[in-house]
Amino acid sequence: MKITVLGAAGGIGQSVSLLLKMKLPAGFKLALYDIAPVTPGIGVDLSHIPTDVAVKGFTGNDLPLALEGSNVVVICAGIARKPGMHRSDLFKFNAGVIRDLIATGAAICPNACFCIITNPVNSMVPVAAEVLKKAGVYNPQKLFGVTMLDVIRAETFVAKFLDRAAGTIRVNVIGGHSGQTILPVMSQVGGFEFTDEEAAALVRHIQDAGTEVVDAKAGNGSATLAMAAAGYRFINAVVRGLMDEENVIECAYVEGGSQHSRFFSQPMRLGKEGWYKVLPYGPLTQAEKASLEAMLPTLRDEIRMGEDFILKPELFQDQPAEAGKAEKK
Ligand SMILES: NC(=O)C1=CN([C@@H]2O[C@H](COP(=O)(O)OP(=O)(O)OC[C@H]3O[C@@H](n4cnc5c(N)ncnc54)[C@H](O)[C@@H]3O)[C@@H](O)[C@H]2O)C=CC1
Ligand SMILES: O=C([O-])CC(=O)C(=O)O
Repeated sequence: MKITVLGAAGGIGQSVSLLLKMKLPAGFKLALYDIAPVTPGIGVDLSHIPTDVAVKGFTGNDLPLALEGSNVVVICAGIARKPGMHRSDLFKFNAGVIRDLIATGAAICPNACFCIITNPVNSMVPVAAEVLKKAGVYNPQKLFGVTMLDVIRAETFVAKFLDRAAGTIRVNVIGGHSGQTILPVMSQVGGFEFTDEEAAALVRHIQDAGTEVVDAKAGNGSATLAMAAAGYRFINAVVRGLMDEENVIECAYVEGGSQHSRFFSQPMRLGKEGWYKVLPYGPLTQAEKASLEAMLPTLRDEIRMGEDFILKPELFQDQPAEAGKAEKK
């Protein structure tokens, strides 16, 4: 099996590539691509680690070589937030990156699973879907927005709050990956009933965690290491599904027939052909229902923006590539 990482020279790209080189099963191939000329060197560097995963770095015009025969394409190429920015401020620049990378993916490895980490995820996945559709190769079961970082944050913060061992708590996070569209389903955390105040404080921390890292990194990027850990967990789940392992379940942002919006993050079963069954996330409390209703206009707008970028490109011609609004809570 072959995994390709696009944006492999970046903060997330290098860390997730290291995890993949260390942890993928023997016999796997790992291809790294980035416009940064250092990328072939990153491949050489990783190749000195004693695992039976063959790794090679590509740059420049070699994107098709990196994608050739790929089963899973992980995209973390694009720009990241600085303090004071909203994820949607990355839209125009990153939408162009996703459009071009997915167009090449559609031509070279149309049957691959495409996992999109690049922000704003809520809009980048619809961009990718429309490009794949235009190319006549869109398979919704193989296109994922990676919202796993919200899940691992939720699991970390809740375990700490409950004084449980890290890794013993599962939390589903539904909706999308920005501000109030991130909705951890606290009422379904097994073995504990949170008060409304406790749940609200934990949810706020999870929703604001990306901004917390952006501010702490003080203008030098956003979350990379926790994202790499989350990305590895998700890619590994996709791979285990493709290898026909049973009962592989994770949350991701997909076009899965949700009653709420065209794309929606929810738990799902992964299998030989990508995800094959979205799963219920349990009954919501009144407060959770209200949060879900409140997020939907934003989520739907962000989805529409992604669709429009491909279907109505004239709408975006006069916009600057990067603006500087404050992240909405
Ligand atoms: N889904 C999520 O939960 C998260 C998403 N992100 C997003 O992931 C993205 C990457 O973040 P970082 O790795 O921190 O950024 P970074 O700036 O460290 O790395 C981005 C890499 O993309 C490369 N790149 C840019 N255009 C490219 C193209 N056309 N083809 C190939 N490579 C290209 C750059 O050369 C750079 O090496 C950002 O958009 C960020 O907002 C970050 C954290 C969490
Ligand atoms: O906040 C950001 O810009 C990066 C991100 O998506 C996260 O850390 O959740």
